[in-house]
Amino acid sequence: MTPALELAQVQVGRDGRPVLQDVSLQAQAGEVVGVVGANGAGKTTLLRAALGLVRLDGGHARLAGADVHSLSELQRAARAAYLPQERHLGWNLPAWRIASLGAHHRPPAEARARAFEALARVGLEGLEPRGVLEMSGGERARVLLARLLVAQAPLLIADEPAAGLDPDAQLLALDLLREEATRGAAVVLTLHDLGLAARACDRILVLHQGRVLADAPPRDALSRKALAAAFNLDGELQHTAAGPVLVATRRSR
Ligand SMILES: Nc1ncnc2c1ncn2[C@@H]1O[C@H](COP(=O)(O)OP(=O)(O)OP(=O)(O)O)[C@@H](O)[C@H]1O
Repeated sequence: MTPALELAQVQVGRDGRPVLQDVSLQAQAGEVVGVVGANGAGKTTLLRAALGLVRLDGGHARLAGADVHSLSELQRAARAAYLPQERHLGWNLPAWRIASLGAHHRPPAEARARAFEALARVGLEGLEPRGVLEMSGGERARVLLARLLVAQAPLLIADEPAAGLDPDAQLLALDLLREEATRGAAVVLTLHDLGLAARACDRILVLHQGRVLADAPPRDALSRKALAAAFNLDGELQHTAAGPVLVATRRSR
């Protein structure tokens, strides 16, 4: 089956410095793939490369088999919905209007209905008319998560979908992304919480200084060795009845 996303031997440089080197990644319909790594490892750059938002110095990025750089912005938006890391919103528009932007390609009544439905899924029922600048940071993050869901795209790319959310909402966000995978989407997300990543993902790609250190199911990808090399941590994932938990201390450098 053609993957929803395929990166093949991607190279990206910034200011003459390599930021991604020989990075390959595939995401199929139905899969949740996590991308983890230390600050500056290249996670956001990888997501942006997948969306055609950064120039590649080598390799290929394909959305549903088509080279991303051969697609118009609208064609890309039809293939992939994107939750960027920055939760910046400039205008105090009602939450439902912001969420409905995910379905900009649908008739207005449908986009509005999808927005109300998605806002209910993220726990914001009753807040649909509220201006987004009159919301808490976590509520705004939920509105943007709703905008991602509203798209009903074949590929969802979410940069830190759990950032700014309380513990219950973090688990809710990951459950919702899993529901999207179950309906047939491919989901690619970044997470700093490795316990959450192990819980939420079918496969985890560990980036270290722009290179792929591991690409495997969570238990294998987040081995003691990978935790030490990529995160400078001495520890392991422990598998509890409530899910995987990271138990680790910092290593001396
Ligand atoms: N516009 C830019 N110009 C120059 N360097 C950049 C630019 N954007 C990112 N970088 C550099 O590229 C590297 C990777 O950045 P990226 O944002 O992909 O990391 P990340 O893994 O998402 O980090 P974080 O966990 O901190 O969000 C970093 O060293 C960063 O400083």
